[in-house]
Amino acid sequence: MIEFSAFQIFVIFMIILYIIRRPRIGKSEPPLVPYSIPILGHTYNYLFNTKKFFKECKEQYGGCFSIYVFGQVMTILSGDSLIEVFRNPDDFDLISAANEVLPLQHLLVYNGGTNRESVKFHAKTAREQVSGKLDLNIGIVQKYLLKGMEKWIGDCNDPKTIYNAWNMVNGIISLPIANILVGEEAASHEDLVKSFENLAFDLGPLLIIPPILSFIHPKLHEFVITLPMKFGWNPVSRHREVVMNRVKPVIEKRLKEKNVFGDNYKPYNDILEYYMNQPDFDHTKPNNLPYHVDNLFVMTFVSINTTSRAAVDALYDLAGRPEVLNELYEEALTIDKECNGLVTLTDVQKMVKLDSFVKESLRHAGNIINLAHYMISKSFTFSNGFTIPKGRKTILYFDDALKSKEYYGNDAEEFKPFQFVNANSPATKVDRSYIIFGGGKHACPGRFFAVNETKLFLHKFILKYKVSTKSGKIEEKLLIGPYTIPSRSGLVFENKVKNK
Ligand code: HEM
Repeated sequence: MIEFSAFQIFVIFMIILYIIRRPRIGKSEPPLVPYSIPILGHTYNYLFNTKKFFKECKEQYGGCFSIYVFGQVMTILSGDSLIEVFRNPDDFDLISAANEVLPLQHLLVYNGGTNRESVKFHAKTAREQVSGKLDLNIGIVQKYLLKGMEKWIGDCNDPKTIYNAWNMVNGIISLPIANILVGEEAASHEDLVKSFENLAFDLGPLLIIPPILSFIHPKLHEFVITLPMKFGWNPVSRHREVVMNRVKPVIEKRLKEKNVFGDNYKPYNDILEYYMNQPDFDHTKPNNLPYHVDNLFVMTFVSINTTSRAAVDALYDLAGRPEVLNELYEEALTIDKECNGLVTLTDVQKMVKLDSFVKESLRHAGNIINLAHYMISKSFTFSNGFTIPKGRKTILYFDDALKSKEYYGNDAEEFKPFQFVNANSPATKVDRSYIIFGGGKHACPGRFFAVNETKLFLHKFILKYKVSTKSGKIEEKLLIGPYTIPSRSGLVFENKVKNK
C-alpha cells in the first residue's frame, strides 16, 4: 500500500490548488501583471510594498491592469476607467464587495444588512434628513460638539497628552450624531451614545482578519469569519438591546403626544421620527423595533467612524503645522466675533480657509486603493477597449486620482492647506480628481453633513485649544496593506486662553 507523508499531501494539495486557482485571463481583458510566486501571486507586494507596487504597475501597464491577490484576480482602475465605474452604477456593485469584508447580513439580522435596494432608503435618509436639514441640525451639532469637547478634552489648563486620538474624537463626533439619529431625550442616556460610538470599532477586528482562506476559495473566508455568528455570537446584539430600551419609551411618549395633539402635534427633528412616519413602522409588532434599530445602525456605520476619521486626520494635520493653526485661528476668531459664538450654517460656509484645509486633509487620507466593486453585468467594456467578465472584482486606484499631477500640480504629493481657497472647489464637491466621497449617482449623500460637522468641530477646537504633536514633527498615518488608519502618536492639548 502506498503511504503519503504530511509533506507529500501538502505538496499535492498545493499543486492541485495551483492548477485550479490559476488565473485565466481573456484576450481583451486588462493585462494581468506577471508574477513569479505561484498561488501567492502579487499578495506580498499588495500588502507590504503597496504604494511603489501600484505606481510601477500603472507606469508599465497603463491605467487599467489586473493583479492576483489572495487567490483572486482584481482589476485596478484609474483615470477614465475609474470614472466609468461611477457612471455605470447598474454594472458595478459596491455593496456586495463591502459585505464580503464586513458581513452586515449576518450582524444586522433583523434588517438583513445592506443590499442595493435597502441602500436606496438609507441614501434618501442621509440626503433628506441629515444633509438636507443642515440648517436645522447645525444648532444641535454645535451644542453637542461643545459638550463632547468638554467631556473628552476638558479644560487642559495643564497640557494633556492623548495617544489614541481617534477614540477621543470619535467620542466627540458621535454625540451630535446620536442626537440627530434618535433625538435629545434618548441621546441623553450615556449607554445609548456609547453603543453608537463603539459599534463600528467593535467590528473592527473582523475587518483586519487577512483573507488567507481565499487562496482556496473566496467564499471560504466569509464562511469562516461568519461561523461564530451562526452559533449565536453577535457583537451587535448588546448594542441593539441598549438602543431598543432607550428608544422604546420615547416612541411611546411621542405616540401619546400624537393622540393628544392630533394635527397640532409638533414633530421632532430626528431620524427616529422619520422612521416612525414610515408605513412599515409598528413597534408593537414582533421584530419591528429591532428592524428599525438595525436601520439606525446602518446610519451609524456610514456616519460616525467616517466623520470622526476625517476630523482626527485633520487634527493630526494641524498639530504638525503650527503656522497653519495660526492662520486658521485668525479666520475662526473673525467669524466667532461676527456671530457672537453662535455659529449658523452661513457662518460655517464663510470658513473658506478651514474648508480648503479640510479638503486637503481628506485628499491626504492616504488609502492607496479603495471602493471595491463587483462587476455584475454579463460583461463590461471600458471606453479604452478592455473588457471584464461578470463577477470580476474591480478596485479604484484612489492614490492616483487624489495625487494626480494633472489636477494638483507637480507637487501633488505635498500638503497644500489653502490651495482651494479661491478655486470654487468646496470640500463637498465631487469630481474626477476628488473621489474621497465616491462619485456619480451613489456619491456620498452624507458628505454635506460630514464636512460641516468636521469644520464646526475644528472651529470650536481651534478657538479653545492649542494642539501639537508630542514629537514636534508631522506624524504619518499607519499603513496597513493598502489602507491607512490614523497615527497613534501623542497629541498635546493646551488651553489656548490660559497658555497665551
Ligand atoms: C468624511 C466622512 C465620510 C466619507 C469619507 C464618506 C465616504 C463615502 C463613500 C466613498 C461612499 C461611496 C460612494 C460611491 O459609491 O460612489 C459613501 C456612501 C454613502 N455614505 Fe458616506 N461618507 C462620509 C460620511 C457620511 C455620513 C455622515 C453619512 C450619513 C449621514 C453618510 C452616508 C452614506 C450613504 C447612505 C452612502 C451610500 C450611498 C449610495 O449608495 O447611494 N456618509 N460615503
